[in-house]
Amino acid sequence: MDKAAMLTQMLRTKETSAFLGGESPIPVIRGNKYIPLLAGAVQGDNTVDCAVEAALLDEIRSVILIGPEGSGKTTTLQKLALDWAQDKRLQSFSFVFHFNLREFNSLEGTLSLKALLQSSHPSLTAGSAAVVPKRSEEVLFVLDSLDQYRHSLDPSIHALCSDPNQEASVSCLVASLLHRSMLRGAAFIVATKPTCNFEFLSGTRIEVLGFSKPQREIYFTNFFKDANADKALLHMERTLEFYDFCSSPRFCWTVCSIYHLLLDLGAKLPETLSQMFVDILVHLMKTLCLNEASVRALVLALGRMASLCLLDQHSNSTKESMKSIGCPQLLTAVDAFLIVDQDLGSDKCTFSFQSQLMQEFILALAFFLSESTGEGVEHLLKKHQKRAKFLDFFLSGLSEEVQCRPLETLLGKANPDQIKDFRYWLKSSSAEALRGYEKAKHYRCFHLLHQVQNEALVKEIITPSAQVVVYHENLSLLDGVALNYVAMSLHKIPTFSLSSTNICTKMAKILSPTMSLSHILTFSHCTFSTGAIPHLASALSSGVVSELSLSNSHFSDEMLNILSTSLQNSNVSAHPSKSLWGRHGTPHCCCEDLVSLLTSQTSQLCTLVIRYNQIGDDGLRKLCKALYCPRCRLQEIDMEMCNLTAASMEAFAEALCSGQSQLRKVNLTNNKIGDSGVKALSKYLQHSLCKMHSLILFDNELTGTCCSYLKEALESEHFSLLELDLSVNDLGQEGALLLCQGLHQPGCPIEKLFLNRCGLSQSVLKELASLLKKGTLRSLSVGINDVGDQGAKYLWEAVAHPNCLLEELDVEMTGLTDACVVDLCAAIRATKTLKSLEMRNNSLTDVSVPALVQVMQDSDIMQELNLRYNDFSEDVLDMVANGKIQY
Ligand SMILES: Nc1ncnc2c1ncn2[C@@H]1O[C@H](COP(=O)(O)OP(=O)(O)OP(=O)(O)O)[C@@H](O)[C@H]1O
Repeated sequence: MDKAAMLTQMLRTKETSAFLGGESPIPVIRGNKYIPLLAGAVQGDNTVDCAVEAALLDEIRSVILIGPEGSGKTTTLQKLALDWAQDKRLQSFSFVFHFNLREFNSLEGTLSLKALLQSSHPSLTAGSAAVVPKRSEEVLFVLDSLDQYRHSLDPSIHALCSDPNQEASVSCLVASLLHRSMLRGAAFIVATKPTCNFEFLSGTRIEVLGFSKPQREIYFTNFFKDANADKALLHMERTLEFYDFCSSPRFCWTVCSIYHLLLDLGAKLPETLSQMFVDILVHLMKTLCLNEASVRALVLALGRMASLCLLDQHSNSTKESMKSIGCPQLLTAVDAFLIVDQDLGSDKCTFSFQSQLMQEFILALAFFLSESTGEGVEHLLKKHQKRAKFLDFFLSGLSEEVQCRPLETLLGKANPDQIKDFRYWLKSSSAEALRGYEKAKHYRCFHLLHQVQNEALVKEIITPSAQVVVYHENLSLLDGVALNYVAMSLHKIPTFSLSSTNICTKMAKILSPTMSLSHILTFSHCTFSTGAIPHLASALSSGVVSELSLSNSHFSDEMLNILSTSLQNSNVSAHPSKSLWGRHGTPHCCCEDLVSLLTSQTSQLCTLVIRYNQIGDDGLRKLCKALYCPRCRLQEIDMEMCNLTAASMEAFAEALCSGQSQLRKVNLTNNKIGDSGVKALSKYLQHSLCKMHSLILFDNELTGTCCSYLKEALESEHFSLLELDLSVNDLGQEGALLLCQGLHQPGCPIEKLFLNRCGLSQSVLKELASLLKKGTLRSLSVGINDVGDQGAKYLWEAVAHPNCLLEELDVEMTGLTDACVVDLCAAIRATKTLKSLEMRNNSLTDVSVPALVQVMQDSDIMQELNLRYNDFSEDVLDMVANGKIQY
C-alpha cells in the first residue's frame, strides 16, 4: 500500500474548524497540539494510543473505542492512521483502511469489497487491492462513528459473504468483515459513542476518558500561549470543571475559544453554563451578520430542528425536514451550528447539531422566544426528557433577565408569558420537590436555582421549613457547587449534615464556604482525603462552627491529628464548644484514646459525638474515667445507638455523681438501657451535685416502671433537668400519670417534654394540660398517641389559658379531625406565647382550611403551622399557600 499517497490524501482532506465542532483533527496533529488521551478500563499504560496498540497484539485483534461526544475518538483514529503512514506505529500492518461508517448510510446498491477499499484509497491499484484478501493478517480497518451507522450488525439478518469479489450491499460487507466471514485475519479499531448498541461486536473495549486536569492544563497553555491560560483555566475550574463534559477536548476547545474572545474584549467571563452559552450564541450570531428579525427567526427554526433531532434517535434531520421548518436563514447557519452529511451520489443530505449542549440551549431559548403559549414548559420537558440532559438548566438560566441581556440586543425580548409560565413551574415544582424526601429532586431544584443566579428567588423557594427535609447525601461535585450557591444565597445554614460522600480536596474546597457558615457540622459515613482536611480545618476556624461530628467517617490518624491541632489552636472564646468525632465502628478499646484526649492539658472538647459506634457497655465504662478528671470539659455527650444497656448505667451515674463532671446534655437515643438503666440514672438526678439539663432517652425499651423512678427524682430538691425526652417507649397511661405527678411538683424545672409514641391516653393529656396551665412547660410533644379530638381539647383549653407559656406543641398523628378546629382557632387567638404547632398526619379536610388560614393570618405570635399529610384536596393548595403554613 502506498503510504505516501495515503498520507498526502489524509493531509489534503479539507476540514474546517468550527467554534462548536472543534479544531479539525489534522491541524491539531500537524500543529503538534495533539495530547495523548486517557484511557479507562485498561491496565498499565493508560493513554488511548498505547492501549489500542497493545490490544491489537491480543488474539482477538479487535478494539472498540468508546467515548462520549467530542472525547477525541476521531482524532485518535486519525493520529493512529497518520502514525502508521509515517512509520511510527502499527508497523505490523501493511494495509490500513480508514472509514467513517456514517458515510455508508447513504451508499445504495451493491459493490465488491475491492471496490469499497478503492473508494477509500483512490491510490490503491487494482493489483494491490487483489492482494489484500490474501494477506488479511496485515490488514487493519479503522472504522469511525459506529453510533451514526444506521444499518444493523446482527449477523443473523445478513447473508454474510466470504468472497471479496462478490458484490453485496455495503451493510452486508461491513457485517461480513466484522464477523470475520471475510478477511478472517484482519484487525479492527471501531470507535463509537456509548449510546450505541454494540451487542454484536466483540473486541477489547477501551474507554476514551478525554482530558483530565493535567491534559487540560497543557491544552489551555497551548491554546492561549500567554498568561491568560492560567486565568482561563482557573475560571473554568471554578465554574465548569465539575461537569463531566469538561473532559471532552471538543468542549475545551469551545471554552478556550469563547474565553479568548471575551478576554480580548475585556469582558467578564461567564459564571454558569447557561451564561457561557449565551456568550457563545451571541458570538455565533454576530458572525452571521443578520438583522434582529432574521436572528429571531433563525433561533426559532433551529429550536424546532433541535426538538426534531432530540426526538429522533439518530439526532439528525434531512434537507426536506429543514425545508418544512421553513427558514431560509437556516442554511446560512449550517457551518456555525450543524454538521452536514452529503449523501454520496445524490443531493440529499442529513444535518445534525455539532454540540448536544448547544442543541438543548437553543431549544430552551426558542421556548422563551416563541409567541405561542400552547406548549407549556412541563410538556416541553416531558417530551424531551429521554435525551435532553440540560434543558431545564438552560431554561432556568434564560428565565433570568439579567443573564439574557446580551441576547436581547441581538434578537429582541423574550415572550413574557413564557417566562411567567417557566417561573411558575420552577416555583411549584421546587415546592413539591422540597415537600418530599427525594434527594435527587431536592438537588435538581438547587441546580436550577444555581443557573438562575437570583438570591431573592433562592430565599423565596428554600424557606427554613423546606430546608429541614433536605438531606445531603452522596453528593457529586456538581451537587456540591449547587448546594454551596444555595447556602451562600441564604447566608446561613445552622446545621449542615453530610453523609456518604467522598470528600476529596476539590469537594472540600467547593463546600468550604458552606461549612464556614454552619454552626453545626455533621459528617457521617463520609470519606475524607488528606487534601480535604485543611479546608475543613479552615472552615472550623471561621468562628461560626461550634460543633463538629464525624461519625462513621473514614480518615487516617494523621488527619485526626491535623484536625485536633487546628481545634486546639483556634480561638477558644470564639468556640465555646467544640465537638469530637466518632470513628466508624469505634471499638471500646478506642474509648481509652478518647479518655486521654478528653483529659489532656490542652483539651477544649466540650461535646463528644460518638453516635452509631458500637462502644457498648465496656466502652462507656472506660469512657467514664474521663468524667472523674477535673481537666475534662465535656458538657455534652451524644451516644445515640452505641449498644448500651443498663449494665453501664450504674458506672455512668457514679462517675456523674463524683462531682467533677461538667456534663449538661446526654443523648442516649436508640439504646437499651431499660427501666433499670433509668433507675441508676435517677439516682444521679437526685444527687446534690447533679448538673444535668437535658436527658434524651428516646427508644430505650422503657416501660411504665421507669416512671416511678423518675417521679422520685422529679420530687427531689436537686432535680435540674430542663429537657426530658421519653419518646418511643411504652410508658402507658399508668406510667405517664405517675410522671405527671412528679411534674406537678412545685418548682419543677422541666421546660421541654417529649412524649411522642408513649401510649398516652386522654386522661394523661388532661394532666398535661393542667401542667400547662401552671406555666412551666415551653415545649410539649405528644405526637403519635391515639388521643383524638377529645384528648387534644384539653390542650387547646390549656393553650388559651392566660398562665400557659407554651411556645411549641407537637400533636402529630393524634387522630385529629375537623371537629377540633374551632377550639384550636380559639386557642391560637388567645395564646400569647405559642409560636409553632406541628399537626402532620392528622385527618383535617378542606373545610377547616379557611378558618386555619384566617387565624394564622391574624396571629402575630404564631409563626408556623405544619399541616402536611392531612386530607386536603388539590383545590385548597393555593389557599393554604401562606408563608406560615406548611402543607
Ligand atoms: N488528543 C487530542 N489533543 C488535542 N485536541 C484534541 C484531541 N482529541 C480531540 N481534540 C479536539 O477535540 C475535537 C473533537 O474531537 P473528536 O472529533 O476526535 O471527538 P469524537 O470523540 O470523535 O467526537 P464525536 O463522537 O462527537 O464525533 C477535535 O476536533 C480536536 O479539536
